[in-house]
Amino acid sequence: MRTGIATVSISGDFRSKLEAIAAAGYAGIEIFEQDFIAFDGSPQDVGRMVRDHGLDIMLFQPFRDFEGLPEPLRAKAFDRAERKFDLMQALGTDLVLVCSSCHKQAIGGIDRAAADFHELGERAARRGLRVGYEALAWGRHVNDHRDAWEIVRRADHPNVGLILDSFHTLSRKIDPETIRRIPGDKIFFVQLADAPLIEMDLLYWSRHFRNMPGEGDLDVTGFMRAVMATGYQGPISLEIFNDQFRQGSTRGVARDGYRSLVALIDDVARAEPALHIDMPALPARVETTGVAFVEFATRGAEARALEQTLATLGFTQANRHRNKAVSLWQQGDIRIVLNEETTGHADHSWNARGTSVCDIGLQVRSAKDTVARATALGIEPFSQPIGPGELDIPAIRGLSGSVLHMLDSGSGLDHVWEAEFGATDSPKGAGLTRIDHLAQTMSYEDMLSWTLFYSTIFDMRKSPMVDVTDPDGLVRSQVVEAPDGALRITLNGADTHRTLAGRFLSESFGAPVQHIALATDDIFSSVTALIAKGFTPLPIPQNYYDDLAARFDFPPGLMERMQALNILYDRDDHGEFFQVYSKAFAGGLFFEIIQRGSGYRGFGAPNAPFRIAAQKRLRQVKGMPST
Ligand SMILES: O=C(O)c1ccc(O)c(O)c1
Ligand SMILES: [Mg+2]
Repeated sequence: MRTGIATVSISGDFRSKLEAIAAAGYAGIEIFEQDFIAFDGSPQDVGRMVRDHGLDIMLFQPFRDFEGLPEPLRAKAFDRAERKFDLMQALGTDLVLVCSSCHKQAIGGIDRAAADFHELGERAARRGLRVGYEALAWGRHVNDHRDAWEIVRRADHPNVGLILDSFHTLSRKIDPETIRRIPGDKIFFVQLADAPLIEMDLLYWSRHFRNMPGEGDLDVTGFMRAVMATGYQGPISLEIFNDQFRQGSTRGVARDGYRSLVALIDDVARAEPALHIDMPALPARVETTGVAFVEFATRGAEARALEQTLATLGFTQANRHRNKAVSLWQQGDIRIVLNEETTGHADHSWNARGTSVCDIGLQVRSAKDTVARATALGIEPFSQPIGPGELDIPAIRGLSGSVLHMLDSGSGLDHVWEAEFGATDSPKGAGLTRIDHLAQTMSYEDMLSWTLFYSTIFDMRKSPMVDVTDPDGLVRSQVVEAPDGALRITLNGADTHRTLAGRFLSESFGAPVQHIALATDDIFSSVTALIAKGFTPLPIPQNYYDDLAARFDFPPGLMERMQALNILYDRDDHGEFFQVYSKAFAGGLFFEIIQRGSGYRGFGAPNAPFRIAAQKRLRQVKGMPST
């Protein structure tokens, strides 16, 4: 399948757009007229430049307000079309997108519009060009692909076809299954866009909030399945109007778009096995069963302090690594690695960020498949030289330079602890059993990229975004998780450095792990045991517990026990949730200990503002800026 992207979808000047589009792997572009007009060079120059980048001009667009006009406007519209045909020939493209008219004087009538398109088809045919008709969701008379198709059908011209755009169909809640009735060879082009479900004016929604397939809430996969079922053989192209993308990283947005298309085509191919879809095979989304380890880059006094923190959290140090300045800390199924190496990735991380999480290990069904799928999605594999007796553990680059390693049991990679550390069984410690979730902090504008990253490689879904209030701003939080909750990652997007998350981010870069949530089956006994080891929970004020008592009915004594240990509480329709926070270390990292009642699906979001306020108070006490 050939893939394309409209030049409006990404930021930058025309040349940098082309470079990014070619580097990401697309076969071609849709030239948006505005981009051409703003460019200082002849149409021949533009055509040459595009082809020099190895790209095709798949489409020129848009040609507006064409059909159904009264004379003399009608004749003028044909004159305009002839000029644009000249331009297309100079550019070297044979297809123009005509979007349904929004003209105040446009007269409705399917046959009138069909007659106009027949004549346009005649004129296009004389020059070897083709015309595609797209129903805009807000078109004056035509705003539904079924009506546009009827006009194309009646225009009855080989050079006139239909253009489908997932946004226009899905935003109006038109059933995409209706596309299956259209002959595939009369569909000349397919544009794809997703969007978050927001109630707003269609035109405004379309021009500002579209995003990449899989990033929003529309059923783009259902739409594409219907398109492919028609026998459509043409290109699929992203047409994304998005304010954030227009100011975002040109290359990053182009890469995300390509990733979204590869994942979408793969989803369609799997959902419609009877169709022959021409694409390189890639392994299915990989199942994950949890966080296998979290690795910190650290050094010297900071390393000793972190060891102290881990000891108060009930961890025990297993042996050191056979070749490296690396130690393993274990408790239950939790493994934390402290890396003090002065070369390689951990060293880079240490130099850039000081003590920080430099590597996340995921337990997956197949490590090899993970790297193969990620590579097909345009993600870089990662490797470092391996020493004697070390396992070659497959790894990928996350976004902004982070690293994720993959362990599986099928190929024995999860024996790394015995092989490289001589580690024996993990102690029970204070009863912390596993990593429940990791929280990554990032700039708000990176959230869609990270959501797409996890949800296209792994069998993980995103849940709706929630707002978390910090006394100094808003943080947006989105969860990506495996269907059974075995792996959960919360992505927290900060807009301003005044929030606690934003401050943490400003002292780092990329999407650092800010907190690690450790599960226990009995939070009261675990926290009591930890306090005996010197753990100090984040203090939670009386007002919180007064409010809790007003909101919930607790069995006698429970609230007092929570308060005594600074445990926070939440409940949903499925179960109860208890959580305790550690104090922050290393510039704002912290641990959380949780007990998740069976079925509770959340993360204690209602408690987040009180946790953040408590953390900020502690910073003030320490004489640091409160934000
Ligand atoms: O917003 C618009 O005007 C517009 C133009 C061309 C398109 O293909 C489209 O989907 C929308
Ligand atoms: Mg469109």
